[in-house]
Amino acid sequence: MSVALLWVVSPNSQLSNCFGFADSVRDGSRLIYSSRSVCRERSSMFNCRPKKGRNQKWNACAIHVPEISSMVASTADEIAVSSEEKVYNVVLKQAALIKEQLRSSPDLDVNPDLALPGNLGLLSDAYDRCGEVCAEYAKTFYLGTLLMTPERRRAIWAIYVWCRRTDELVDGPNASHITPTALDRWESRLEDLFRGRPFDMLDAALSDTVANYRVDIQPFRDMIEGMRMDLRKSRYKNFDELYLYCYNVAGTVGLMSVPVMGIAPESKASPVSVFDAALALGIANQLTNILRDVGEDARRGRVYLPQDELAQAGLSDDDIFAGKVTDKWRRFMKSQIKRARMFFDKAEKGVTELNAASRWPVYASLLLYRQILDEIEANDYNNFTKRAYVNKAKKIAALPIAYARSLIPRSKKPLTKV
Ligand SMILES: CC(C)=CCC/C(C)=C/CC/C(C)=C/CC/C(C)=C/COP(=O)(O)OP(=O)(O)O
Repeated sequence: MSVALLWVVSPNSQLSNCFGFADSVRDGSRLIYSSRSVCRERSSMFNCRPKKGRNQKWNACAIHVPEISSMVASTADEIAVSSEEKVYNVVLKQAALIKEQLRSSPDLDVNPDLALPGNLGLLSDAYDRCGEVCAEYAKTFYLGTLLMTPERRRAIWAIYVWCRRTDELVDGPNASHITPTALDRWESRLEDLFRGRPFDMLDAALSDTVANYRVDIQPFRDMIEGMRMDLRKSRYKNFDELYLYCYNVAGTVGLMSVPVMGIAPESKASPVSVFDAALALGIANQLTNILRDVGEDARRGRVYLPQDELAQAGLSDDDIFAGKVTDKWRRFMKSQIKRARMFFDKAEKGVTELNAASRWPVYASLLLYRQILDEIEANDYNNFTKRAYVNKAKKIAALPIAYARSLIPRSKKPLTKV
């Protein structure tokens, strides 16, 4: 667990002060959300029961954290905060960088001074190579990036390639040899490239990108932390733990991408809410990935489903290894799919706040990935032996829909200001 991700707060402190949750406060071991919509949304995403306030209907609700005893930190008056809050702090930091940039140079989102003329040829080759890798592994997304400005497009490729390489460390052909030390080395390479000392040409492309855009290093570190999590654990006690994993391996991609994709100059939404939507897309994608791959993961001895929710549904790892679709399983899957869809819905609201040219690839990937959930339903929830996939015809059909939606002006009701 990276140190930077472990924050502790005094149990009675107002979270609105330390985390910027305009509408949430902590009371002892419970999170209290005082906003009606936030309360409803978060309580179902986090699968916890809202409790009515003493006097008002929805004015205050308590989110009960059953594993609170495991969250108690070293001293009696301090408790570790939930994953959602830890992640939210990264969102706040990244949003603050963007706000600062908007204040200092509202019309300029790239710093052109940093390109060194002598290195331009090499850099351009490095970016081209990133483009080739992106085209090979993420065709649809690559096509979408072609709509972006050349600077943004190549920066997105550089980020994509770094994420892919990071993922390959634990999922690629050499994964069985990977050790925590190798991940530590990968992290020090990351620190170096952020300091302008790239190790190879692909790192050089990212080094240039992070010099040009206000991309914070923390999501990159957190992604490496996600790989460490994969090395050390194969079970997730509850959604709080799973949420942190999903943030590390996928939500981080959303946070890294927004500074490059850019927020529309006419957007009225706060940068925090746009980053929050980007985070939601990463989480939604990863939850979908997990639900699609239940059987495949089980064959590798892994269960990425919250253990407490499985138990509440009367299920256990044994049922997953047995791979039988029962009514209990269907009910359980329905609730998991519902939660994933809520994250997609939240993400969708943020897409229209992005720069116009960045919307289409994001919409396309959102629609395509969300359809995997429909396919799991169409397979009668058999994600043990059937891989849910979106066929070519549906993929092609999604592209113009995504394109049309990306042209629709922002909704009159902007994302919540935080
Ligand atoms: C919504 C707003 C405001 C911005 C968008 C911000 C972005 C680009 C978010 C995207 C996040 C993202 C792409 C996360 C990766 C998630 C994921 C599970 C990828 C799966 O990758 P693979 O493992 O290669 O997938 P397959 O197994 O399906 O091939």
